[in-house]
Amino acid sequence: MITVNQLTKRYGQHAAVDAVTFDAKPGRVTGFLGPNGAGKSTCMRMMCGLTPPTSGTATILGRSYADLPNPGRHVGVLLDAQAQHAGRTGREILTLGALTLGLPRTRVDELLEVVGLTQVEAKRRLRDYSLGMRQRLGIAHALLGDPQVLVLDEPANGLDPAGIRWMRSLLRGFADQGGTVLLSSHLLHEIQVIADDLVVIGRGRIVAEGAKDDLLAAAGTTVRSTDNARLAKALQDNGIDVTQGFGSLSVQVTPERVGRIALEHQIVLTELGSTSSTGLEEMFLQLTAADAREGAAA
Ligand SMILES: Nc1ncnc2c1ncn2[C@@H]1O[C@H](COP(=O)(O)OP(=O)(O)OP(=O)(O)O)[C@@H](O)[C@H]1O
Repeated sequence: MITVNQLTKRYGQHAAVDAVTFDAKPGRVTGFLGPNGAGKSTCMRMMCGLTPPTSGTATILGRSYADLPNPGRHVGVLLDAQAQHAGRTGREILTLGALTLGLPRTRVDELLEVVGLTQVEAKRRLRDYSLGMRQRLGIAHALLGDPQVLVLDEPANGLDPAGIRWMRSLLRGFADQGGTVLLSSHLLHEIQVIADDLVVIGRGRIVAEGAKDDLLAAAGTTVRSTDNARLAKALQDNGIDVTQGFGSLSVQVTPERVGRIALEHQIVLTELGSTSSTGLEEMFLQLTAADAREGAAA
């Protein structure tokens, strides 16, 4: 269990993380989403004792990270796959980690196997690893101490499709055995497939939080047509607020209502459905529209 309570980090006047409160629960994968610079990494760094909060608390298994005895035995952390010493081999990095945690060297071979790094690859220096291999090594490092909690910042970054599928089943298995997983990702489809719960932040503040299915179900209707501008006007003329997506419109009324208005105005629809079927991306763009650098209007 991870409990984040009113967690805040200010850099001068700028609140990178602003009173963030949420739980990541055992047995569940919690997806942590937000646009670039929203505060995800800062939040995760505070949870793991790497950045001191300005105020608020983050506890893991009921204690702050610093108060956990031998924290690597309880929490597996992957915040930056590049952060290891580039001149060490993968095997050396894992062996050092195992020794630090008081684990036998045999654990290293177990983990190499789990993350699919070969013995030959384990002998290469980190500087010669591809990004995907670094991520696999980082995940192996996080799993070394057989933790109950995983905190992973962009773990799928750089993984190929087979690697992403592998990671998905690894994290699902971890959660199904009662573990707590908090992972951030820009790969929204990935989060949609794997997460049970979502925490969405924009400009340091939580904009949505809860079970993924509930959030997606509440996300309204998405529609595409051959003339979105005319459809948007027709909807607005009927008192319906319209949010622009990428080539689509989102509204908080039923698909039937949208369909009837389109029919009335003889507008051809090319797509119509509840936003849950078009997915997390639309919900994400709507929720973070005010924070996105590019603006969500397209
Ligand atoms: N050490 C620092 N000093 C000043 N500002 C910082 C520092 N670290 C982070 N920030 C700022 O805090 C905000 C949040 O950054 P953070 O890295 O947590 O975002 P993020 O959601 O992880 O972004 P991304 O998805 O791009 O990785 C940004 O505006 C960033 O510039």
